[in-house]
Amino acid sequence: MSEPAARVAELRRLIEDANYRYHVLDDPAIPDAEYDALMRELEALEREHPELAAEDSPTRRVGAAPSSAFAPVRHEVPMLSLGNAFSDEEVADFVQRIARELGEPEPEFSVEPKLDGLAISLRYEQGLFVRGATRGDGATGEDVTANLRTVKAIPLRLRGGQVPAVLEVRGEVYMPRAGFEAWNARMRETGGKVLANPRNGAAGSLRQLDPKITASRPLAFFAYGLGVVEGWTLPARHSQTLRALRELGFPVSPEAGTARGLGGLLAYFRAVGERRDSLPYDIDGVVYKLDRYDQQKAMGFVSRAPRWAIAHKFPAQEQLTTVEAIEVQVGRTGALTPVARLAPVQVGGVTVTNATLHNADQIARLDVRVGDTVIVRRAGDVIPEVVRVVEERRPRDRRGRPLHPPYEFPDRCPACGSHTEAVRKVLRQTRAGVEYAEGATIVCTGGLYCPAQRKQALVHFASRRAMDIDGLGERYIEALVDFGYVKTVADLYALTLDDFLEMKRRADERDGTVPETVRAGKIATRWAENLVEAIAASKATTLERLLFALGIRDVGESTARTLARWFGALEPIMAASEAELVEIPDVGPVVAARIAGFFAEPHNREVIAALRRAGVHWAEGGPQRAAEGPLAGRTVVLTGALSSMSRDEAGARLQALGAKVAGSVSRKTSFVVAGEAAGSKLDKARELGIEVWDEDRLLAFLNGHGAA
Ligand SMILES: NC(=O)c1ccc[n+]([C@@H]2O[C@H](COP(=O)([O-])OP(=O)(O)OC[C@H]3O[C@@H](n4cnc5c(N)ncnc54)[C@H](O)[C@@H]3O)[C@@H](O)[C@H]2O)c1
Ligand SMILES: [Zn+2]
Repeated sequence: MSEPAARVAELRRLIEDANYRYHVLDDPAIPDAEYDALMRELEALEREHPELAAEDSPTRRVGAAPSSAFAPVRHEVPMLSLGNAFSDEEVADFVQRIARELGEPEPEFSVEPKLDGLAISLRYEQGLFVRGATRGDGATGEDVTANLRTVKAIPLRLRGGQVPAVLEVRGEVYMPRAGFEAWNARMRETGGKVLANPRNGAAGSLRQLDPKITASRPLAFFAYGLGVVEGWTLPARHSQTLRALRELGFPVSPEAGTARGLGGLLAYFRAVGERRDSLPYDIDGVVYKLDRYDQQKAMGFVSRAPRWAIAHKFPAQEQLTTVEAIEVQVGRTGALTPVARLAPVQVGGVTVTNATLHNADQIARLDVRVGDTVIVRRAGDVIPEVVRVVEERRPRDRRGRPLHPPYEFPDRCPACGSHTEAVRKVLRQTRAGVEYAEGATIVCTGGLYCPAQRKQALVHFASRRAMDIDGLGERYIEALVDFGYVKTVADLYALTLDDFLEMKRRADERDGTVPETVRAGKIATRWAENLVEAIAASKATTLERLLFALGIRDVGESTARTLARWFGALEPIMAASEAELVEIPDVGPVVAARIAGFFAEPHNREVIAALRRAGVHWAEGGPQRAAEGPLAGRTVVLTGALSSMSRDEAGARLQALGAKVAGSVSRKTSFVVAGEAAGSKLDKARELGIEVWDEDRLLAFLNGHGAA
């Protein structure tokens, strides 16, 4: 085979393969930009070597053959592809060709966004939706009627007066970006399959055998054309058709309009391009269509696309690049986020050098390794992300083994070396137990020590309900940290009046507020004196305030109070095991793990010791474990349904007032709260002569004790 012939054969094979993955599996392995480049190369070779052209070349065909999983639908009016323009010059050629052939210097075009979804044809007979099909190979598509019925934007019955005998409406099913992001966020949490991009999401959702799956996906629809039309007066222009479609009840893109001549088209291209990132859906370009149907007819078709329309493409939102390193960043709250450092690449018109890998689960799912070739995606304001690894391009040694092992998430915080722990989001909490999200966030436990969490820790420590250090606002905390005056909360107690004045001067200088402070020199001194006093005063605190101030994840004021009472002193809390902590009412397994993890970290213990050395002190005593409150010592049973709150909620409120909530009625039961349809427990209570409260009485009691 000659060299061009070999390349043509190879390109056809690569493109066929990509077509199959894209159109049939809805799971492309290469980005569109890469596919488009292959296609362009093949087109050029076929042009230069006409002897290599072939009827069945992918350059002459549309999409891919329909899947046998669906009934075939013949398109009486074929569903074609569109020619592509990647530059202004190519658009100029397109306009010139039309102008020349029609003898009209400035032809008018319908201009529309090119939605990145899936083309479908909807057939209406006597105004009713009867069948919907995918494009397939253009001549035969797949019957996805049941799935399309679940897409709310698709009318099941046409609106308006004139009911056409037959009307085929064509358009794009797509997944709005917000729906796509929300779907993926949920999948990352629950361990489900993440969608690569909204276009695959739309195609994959529509080509499902179970319409319930389609119904669960956030799909939308825009109409942009017609197929078979019978018993309906076709307007003279495409733009009029779009208006008519809107009146018949179809959503039509609000970005659609008309433009005249090359200048008009390019102005539209730029205007939509500027808004691209803020549109609620992905578009990969705009489409220009000759507006007058008689002119469309005069221009006609080539094998796979009309000659009267063209797609003008925007810079691709997905590109290939390589991973140079995988790094982990620590956020202000201690969450570890893996980031891929990438060989710089243009994505959607912007140079991208980093992309998020979201979390440890996502890295494992993608199996991203250093050296890998990956697809990065950047759309809208969303941070660029790695959507898949092109495994065939993974660097390997001579024996075919990958050069790099699977990535291992660090078990130490990269910012401070403290140990890390996996935090799972609580999805639901019921009596039966806690339901956690599948995807875990890995966090640094060294909250008191970690430089990444320093500012957050100080802000919390100084806050009114914690150590209550008045006058130390967030701005000065930033400055104290940035200029190196403090590393941990304990360092606050070593700061002098002069330190504060100097820090303030530097902060004002940095923020450009110098003149004012020079004038207000006296006031600054007073502020610093007050601050030094407030810090000194905060040394005398209580155990519960201190516990809250430490900023242990998931330990709020009320848990801090519970801990302080239960143990009476700090030492036994620091020594308590998870098992001991779970014993405490209101401390669940999650919070117990957080507390034990926090005190297990030596870095945190060091800071606590430093606080003591600095003179921070609090009263300690013995444990107070007996319940307190108006219901202390009383046992309550809840039965039946309450209308104003759930039983769990009522139970929690009664517990907060000191009651013990039990599951069954016995002689030890103090009283029973009976809601609607209370059954055997109520009977038992009556039998034993135990006091019964109805919901009104419960509410009155809770109200009376400030607990409702
Ligand atoms: N990544 C891959 O492996 C891979 C494989 C095959 C195809 N592809 C992508 O698909 C494209 C080729 O597919 P194609 O033949 O469907 O061409 P196309 O997507 O470039 O253009 C035709 C399609 O545009 C859509 N469209 C959106 N808005 C429209 C509007 N207002 N008016 C008319 N049509 C509109 C319709 O679905 C129509 O079928 C390539 O550009 C490539 O990016 C990618
Ligand atoms: Zn850390």
